[in-house]
Amino acid sequence: MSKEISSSRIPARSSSSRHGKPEGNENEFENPPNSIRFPPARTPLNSIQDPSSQIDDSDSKLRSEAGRSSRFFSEKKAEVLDYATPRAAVRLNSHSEPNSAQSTPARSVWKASNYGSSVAACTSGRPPQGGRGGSLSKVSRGISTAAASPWPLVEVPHFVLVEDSSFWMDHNVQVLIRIRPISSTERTLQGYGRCLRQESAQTLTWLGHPETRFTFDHIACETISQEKLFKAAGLPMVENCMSGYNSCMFAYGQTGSGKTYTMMGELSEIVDGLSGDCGMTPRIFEYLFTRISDEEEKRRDEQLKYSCKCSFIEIYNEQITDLLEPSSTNLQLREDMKKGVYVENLKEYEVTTVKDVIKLLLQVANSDLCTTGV
Ligand SMILES: Nc1ncnc2c1ncn2[C@@H]1O[C@H](COP(=O)(O)OP(=O)(O)OP(=O)(O)O)[C@@H](O)[C@H]1O
Repeated sequence: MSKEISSSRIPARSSSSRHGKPEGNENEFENPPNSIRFPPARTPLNSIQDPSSQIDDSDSKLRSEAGRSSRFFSEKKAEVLDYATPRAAVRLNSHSEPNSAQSTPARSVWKASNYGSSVAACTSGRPPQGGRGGSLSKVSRGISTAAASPWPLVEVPHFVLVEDSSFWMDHNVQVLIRIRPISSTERTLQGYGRCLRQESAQTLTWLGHPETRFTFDHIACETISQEKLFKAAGLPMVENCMSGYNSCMFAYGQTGSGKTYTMMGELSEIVDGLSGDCGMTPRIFEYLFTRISDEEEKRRDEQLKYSCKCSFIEIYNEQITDLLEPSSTNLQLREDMKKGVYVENLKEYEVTTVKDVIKLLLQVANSDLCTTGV
C-alpha cells in the first residue's frame, strides 16, 4: 500500500469586496416613469459615524463583553481552541446578523490597513456528512483610522478552541478565522484600533455601521499560539489523511492579514526541532512523518510503506507555474480516470522527513519567485 501526499503553494491574492447585506438598488426610485431621475440622496461621507467614535461608552461595554466571554468560556469547557484575527472574512455557510437597519457605509470611509484576519479553510476528502458547507459569504472591510481608539487598550477576551479529534467527522469543509493582533506600528504610529469584537469561539461582530455579526466554524482569537492552532486544525487534518482521505488547507485574506505567518511562520533549517514560531505547514509535515513511521512500525509484518511526494505550484492569472522548476510555466490542468485532476509535467519530489519539506519550502522562499500565501 502506498500513500501519496503532495503540498502545493497557491499564492493568495489580496482582495477586498463587500458582502453581507446587499446594498440598496440605486436604480429604483419612486419617481414616476418619464420624469427626470436624480440619483437618490446619499449620506455625505463625513456624516457617517465612525465606529471608533461610538467607543465612548464601549469601554465599559467591552468590559461587560469580556465578562460575558469568560462566562462563556467556563460554560463551554469542551471548546479548546485559540483563534484570533481582525478583519472579517469568508465563511462557508456563515450568517450575518446586522444589528441595525442602516446600510453599509461607503468603503471610502474606511481605510484598509494591514490589521486583519486571515481565513484558513480546510477541506477533507470525506464524503459529505450533511454538515455545513455551501454558500460563500464574505465581509472584507478596512479598519477605522480614527486616532487613539480605546479598543487596543482594552484587553481582548480570550476564547479557547477545541482540540477535537473528530474535527472532520461532522463537517468536511471548515472555515477558521484567525484574528491578527495589531502591530505596535499600527497602534502607536497609525493609531489604528480594532474593527472586530469577538463574541464567542464562533461569533464575531464587525464594529462598522451597522454592527454586523458573523458566525464561523471556528474563530481563533489573537492570542492563539502557532502550536495550538496546529493542534486544533492541522493535526486532525493529518489524521484525516492517515485515514485515507484527502486533506486540503488554504489561507485567504487581504495583504498583511497573516496568511504567511499562519501557514509558514518562522521558517528555518531545522537544527534542534522546529522553532516555536513556525507555522502550520512545517508542523503538519513533522506530525505526518511521525505518524507514518509509527504506522509503518506497527504494521511491519504487512510491510506497509508510505510514499510521500511534494510539489509546489503557483496559480496566478490562471497560469500554473512549477515553483520548484521555474522554467515550467503555463502548466496544464488535466483529468485522468485513475489520478483524477492533476497538473501535467509538474515535478514531484520524494520527501521522507520534515527537513526535506522545509528544504523545498526554503528553496522557493529564497527564490525570486517567492510570493505570498500558501
Ligand atoms: N498571529 C500573529 N501574531 C503576530 N504577528 C502576526 C500574526 N499574523 C501576522 N503577523 C505579522 O503581521 C505581518 C503580516 O503578516 P503576513 O506577512 O503573514 O501577512 P500576509 O497575509 O501573508 O500578507 P501578504 O498577502 O501581503 O503576503 C507580519 O509581520 C507577521 O509577522
